[in-house]
Amino acid sequence: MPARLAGVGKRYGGGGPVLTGVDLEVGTGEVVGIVGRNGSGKSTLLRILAGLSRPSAGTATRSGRVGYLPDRFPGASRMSARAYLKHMARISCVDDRAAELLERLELAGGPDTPIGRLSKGNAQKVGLAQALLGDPELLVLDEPWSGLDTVSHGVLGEIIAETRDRGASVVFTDHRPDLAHRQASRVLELSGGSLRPAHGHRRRIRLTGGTGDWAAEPGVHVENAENGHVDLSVDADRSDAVLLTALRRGWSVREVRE
Ligand SMILES: Nc1ncnc2c1ncn2[C@@H]1O[C@H](COP(=O)(O)OP(=O)(O)OP(=O)(O)O)[C@@H](O)[C@H]1O
Repeated sequence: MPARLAGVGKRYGGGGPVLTGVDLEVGTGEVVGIVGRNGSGKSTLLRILAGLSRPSAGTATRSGRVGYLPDRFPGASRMSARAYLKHMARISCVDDRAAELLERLELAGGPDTPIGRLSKGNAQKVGLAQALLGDPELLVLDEPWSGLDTVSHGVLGEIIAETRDRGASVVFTDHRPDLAHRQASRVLELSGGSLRPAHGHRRRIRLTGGTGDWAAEPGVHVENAENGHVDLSVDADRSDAVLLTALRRGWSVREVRE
């Protein structure tokens, strides 16, 4: 098991708890996405998972090499991307694959530009290259898509898939559930200090004029039912089946919204 959190709690100084009793097992070859609102504790959770911060309660264990991309990659360095990655490879005793990674991520300005002069997105690419050095068994990425352009989004998706395919595990955060569901094999939501499975993409369906109870229908939540119409919130991958059932039961479809 590449990483495991058991009953993890965290508070900073005299503040209230940020995490309370978080359990998480990251299996081999798994891609876990963690979503949650600003300040919900995602970065805190990832720092504990990567071994950079100690939990106030519970245990965090991991095996093998860990690659970590922080939420704000330090961008003020006068070192060039090439020199920084060479240095990181040397102190981590791994092959220097900086040139190959930066070429793949298309670092604008080239590998000899001081990191402090790179844009946010390009500095993020240097941080990502640093996390990938040494082919880690566990890749921990804090909001890796933030600041990346659409081409780089695609490259990052490929890198995550390749990491999974070589049997390593990935845990990332993002605040967009749709993106997380596209990229991850499992998506969890951090809310109120603990993790729970996150719902997938949902559609709103408004029906009118039929009969029958929707409450027992799998993947369907009745949001509103009055004046002869019902508003359903439906798992996107169930919406065609629900529409078919509705028509068979004599309902008319008034609206389908993303
Ligand atoms: N080093 C720290 N010292 C004190 N409080 C901290 C520290 N780091 C985070 N916090 C607090 O812990 C809470 C969770 O912060 P965290 O950065 O983990 O959330 P997040 O979900 O990653 O937020 P965002 O989506 O905005 O990046 C916040 O209230 C934050 O102010």
